[in-house]
Amino acid sequence: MTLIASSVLAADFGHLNNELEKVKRAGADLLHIDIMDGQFVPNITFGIPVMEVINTYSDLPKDVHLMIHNPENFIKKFIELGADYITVRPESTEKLEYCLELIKNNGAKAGIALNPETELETILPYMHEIDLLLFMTINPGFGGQKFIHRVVDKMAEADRYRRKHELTNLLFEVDGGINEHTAKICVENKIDILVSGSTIFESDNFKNTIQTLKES
Ligand SMILES: O=C(CO)[C@H](O)[C@H](O)COP(=O)(O)O
Repeated sequence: MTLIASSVLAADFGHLNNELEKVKRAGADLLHIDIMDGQFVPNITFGIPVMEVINTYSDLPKDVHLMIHNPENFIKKFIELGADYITVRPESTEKLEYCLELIKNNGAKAGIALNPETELETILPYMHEIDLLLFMTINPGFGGQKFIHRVVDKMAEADRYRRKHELTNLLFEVDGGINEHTAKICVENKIDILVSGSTIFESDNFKNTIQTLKES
């Protein structure tokens, strides 16, 4: 079954605890939490104090994408604050291997994110070490952008690799421009987790929207 990760970035921050409660009741499986530093990506989102609030108000599994330079400096802190998954970008650190070990040794699941332009080849040496591969289908920074279709070929290529090497526990996740049409394309290409921000949080009925995405 496809899992849905609600992207907190699209929530109404004036009523964050209420929004977190609503997505949980509506059937979201995880919270997707984007930490951006304004350097590594052209936006600043939020950091430790907001992560504390999210951890206080929601017991949904937390899937944290660190879009910051040198994520190794903050991995332990985000795990202490409830992160179940931590995803890092190969371009953000010279210590990728160390980051993955740090995540796993501190009890979380380790992910790598691929920008739309980043080739799968670049991370193949790590495929056996990770729990999650995140395909960005937008240029990261902002919600509400259009799904970049050419990433679909990369999903198919990664799925061939996953099957060939019997990486049965490795999950594939997609983030950016997910709606009922693009969700279907991703699920056909063996994506396990769909991240959705604006489609859920801008809808009138979170439950119906999440259900529709799950049934894609
Ligand atoms: O990583 C992200 C932005 O960089 C977000 O997770 C993305 O905003 C999801 O939002 P939407 O579903 O509106 O595209």
